[in-house]
Amino acid sequence: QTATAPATEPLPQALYDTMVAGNGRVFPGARVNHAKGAVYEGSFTPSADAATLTVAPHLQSTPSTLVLRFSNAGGVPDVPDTAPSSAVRGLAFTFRLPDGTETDLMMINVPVFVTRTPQDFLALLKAGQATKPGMPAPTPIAQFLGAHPEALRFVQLPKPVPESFATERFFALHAYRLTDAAGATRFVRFRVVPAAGTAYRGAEALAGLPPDLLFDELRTRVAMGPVRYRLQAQVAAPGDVTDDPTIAWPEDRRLVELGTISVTRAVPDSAMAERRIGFLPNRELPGLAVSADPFLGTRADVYAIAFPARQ
Ligand code: HEM
Repeated sequence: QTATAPATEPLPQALYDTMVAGNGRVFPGARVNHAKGAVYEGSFTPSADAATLTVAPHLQSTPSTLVLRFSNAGGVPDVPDTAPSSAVRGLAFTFRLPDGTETDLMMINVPVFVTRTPQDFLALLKAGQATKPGMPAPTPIAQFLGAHPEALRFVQLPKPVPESFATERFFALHAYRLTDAAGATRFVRFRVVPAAGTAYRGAEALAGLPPDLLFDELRTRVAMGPVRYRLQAQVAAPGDVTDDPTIAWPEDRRLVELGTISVTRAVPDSAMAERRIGFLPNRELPGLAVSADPFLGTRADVYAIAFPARQ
């Protein structure tokens, strides 16, 4: 690097700035991604099997309270729930034990991520922004997807609109390392499956549906009774990759039931509440550690930039 070359922006700042630029406009107070959301309260009751995998305190016998935020992808806070740009939906939640111990899980409704590394994700964002209508082929985005088959696979995965947030599954994608009482460690990937079963809407059934369909439906459903999900750990077999969220582990891997999530109450002033809360993918506890997946640290650094920027 010569003395006249511009200083390289650190990766987390570059990711945040590029996401802001991609939105085209700023919505004060809103998240730059997953901007449309709603906050709920609930509880988590661990299963007896959870403690066989880890000494992590929220996975022993004591129930935790949960603060959960359901969200749509994208930087537009009023994006219609049926818009393709909102299709990657999020579920993030904080476990809080009676003694104040906390950890978070952040999940999306797709079992893999779009790029292998945060650097590739930045390149994808930039390629998307550099692609303008009417450009001659191959466009920057087509070039990126041509060179990154894992990203093309993600783009082509069906992402149907669910019947309800209560009929959608969510995946934390990255591997975490659990340690049990004997000191043995295992890599797992966390997922949430709906007690009601999964159910989706056909593309032909979306026309004319109201823009807040899924958020309105969830509020009504929770008012009638708790919405439940099962939290599961998919346990890695020897040799499974633990640092690349574009590679799903085979579906025949052991799934351990960790317990039941009950979503019990919509937070009355969700807009105020969601501004004050934020989640992190790397909040370790005894018995719960991050893997070498490079996204975990980089994402935490991006969220540490994003949170104060929207206060
Ligand atoms: C380098 C890759 C990524 C970047 C740069 C990124 C960036 C962001 C940013 C800036 C926000 C808004 C945060 C805030 O204002 O509090 C956000 C929200 C979110 N992200 Fe990511 N993200 C990345 C990868 C992922 C992955 C892999 C997942 C899923 C495992 C994920 C799940 C979420 C969820 C669920 C939210 C909404 C959280 C909430 O409801 O408060 N992100 N992301």
